[in-house]
Amino acid sequence: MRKVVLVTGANSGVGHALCQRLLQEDDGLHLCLACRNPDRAEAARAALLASCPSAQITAVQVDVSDPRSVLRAAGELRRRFRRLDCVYLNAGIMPQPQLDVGALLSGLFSRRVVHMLCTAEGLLIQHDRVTADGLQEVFATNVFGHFLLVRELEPLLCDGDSPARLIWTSSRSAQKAKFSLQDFQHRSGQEPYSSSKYAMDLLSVALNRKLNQRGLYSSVACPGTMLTSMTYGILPAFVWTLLMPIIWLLRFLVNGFTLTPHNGAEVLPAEDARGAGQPAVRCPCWGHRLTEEENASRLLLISPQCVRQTGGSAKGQSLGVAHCTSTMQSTEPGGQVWLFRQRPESLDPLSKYLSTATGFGSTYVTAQKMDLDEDTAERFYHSLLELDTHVRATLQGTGAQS
Ligand SMILES: NC(=O)C1=CN([C@@H]2O[C@H](COP(=O)(O)OP(=O)(O)OC[C@H]3O[C@@H](n4cnc5c(N)ncnc54)[C@H](OP(=O)(O)O)[C@@H]3O)[C@@H](O)[C@H]2O)C=CC1
Ligand SMILES: CC(C)CCC[C@@H](C)[C@H]1CC[C@H]2C3=C(CC[C@]12C)[C@@]1(C)CCC(=O)C[C@@H]1CC3
Repeated sequence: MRKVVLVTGANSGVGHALCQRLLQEDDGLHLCLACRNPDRAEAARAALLASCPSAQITAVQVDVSDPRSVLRAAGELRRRFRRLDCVYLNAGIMPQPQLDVGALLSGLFSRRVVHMLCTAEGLLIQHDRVTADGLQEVFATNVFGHFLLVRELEPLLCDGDSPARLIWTSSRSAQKAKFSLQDFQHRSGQEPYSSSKYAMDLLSVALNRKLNQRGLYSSVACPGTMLTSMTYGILPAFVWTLLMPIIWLLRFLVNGFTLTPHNGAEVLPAEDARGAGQPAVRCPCWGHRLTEEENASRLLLISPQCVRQTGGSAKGQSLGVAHCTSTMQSTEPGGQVWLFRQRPESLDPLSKYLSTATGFGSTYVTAQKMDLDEDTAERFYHSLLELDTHVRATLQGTGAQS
């Protein structure tokens, strides 16, 4: 039987690149594109079919910011499919981003430059709005709509013969300090995007605790900074073009500039008959394969070449190697696809997996422990359940639930 993979936000950016890569890997998949705009979904379907005519590609209309639409789409999916093998929770927004140029310029000459350019910490605010259902739009789109979708699709995902997967497109911007359990929709702050991505990380951890025993596994992927309509909302395309030579140089310091959706999707595609195996460990700076000896000292995941580059300060503290953290683990670049290939049981539910670019632009995957605790994840999950009950009751009251 064909495997069925559902991707939200599949019509553009990293979602679309992911679909292309999945079909290159396995044209026997049934790919279902979950998009809010039917015309864009059809255009994406046509483009994917043009490059892979034998593929089976369908579309379902869903606006993940609108609970009614999510419930309707889930109902349609339950009628169409008996099982889903993998769901990519990828659709996302960053509305009206505003770049703090002053903070960028001063940050460029500070010790936190690498961290700043990887995470955008202190650089961006957004202007969120309230949806017709009284939800904060960023939270409703990036988190809650996907939470509802997963709950509605549980019968197709759990208790099958083989494990099913959820893969969240999170971000290096996910920030604990921007998230509050008391204000998980981020009504009062100006960084709803970072808050929503942190909420996503918490949710993935909680879902693993709840659903692993029923054969559903959740993982968090970070594609890195890519040029998509989201980043063109921060700076116009021509400015990105002008900045490109600087970014190419910066890539020797900052491993998060994956730049293209194709590179960003490195981490996303999942599972492989070949199984997980032991990943080859690569140097985070240069991407070269570490020797057995270097690999053996995992705690100091940095090669002598990098130690030389940074004058011997190999602990990842100095400017040049702040991206070489001890938690990093990597695999074959050009191994095409990663998360989808791993046996879900072999992944660490408390780590996120990052598409990472070397100074020379090749991509590979690294793992990073998430900055969270399971108790907070559990409490957040319960808050979401309460909101779920409230939203469904409201919809029933208005006669809108299907
Ligand atoms: N670009 C980057 O540097 C990074 C992006 N990400 C994440 O990657 C994901 C994809 O973003 P990216 O590819 O960059 O940007 P795009 O804007 O190209 O893609 C976003 C996708 O989400 C869809 N979408 C937005 N809102 C909704 C909604 N309410 N209902 C259904 N679909 C919706 C869009 O559909 P439509 O075409 O109809 O608008 C589009 O298909 C996001 O979750 C983003 O946070 C993470 C790290 C870095
Ligand atoms: C390269 C520099 C001289 C100029 C670029 C400055 C900023 C526009 C970028 C620096 C860090 C980037 C970043 C993102 C967007 C663009 C930057 C702010 C993201 C917020 C994009 C979406 C994400 O999910 C995370 C990214 C973190 C880094």
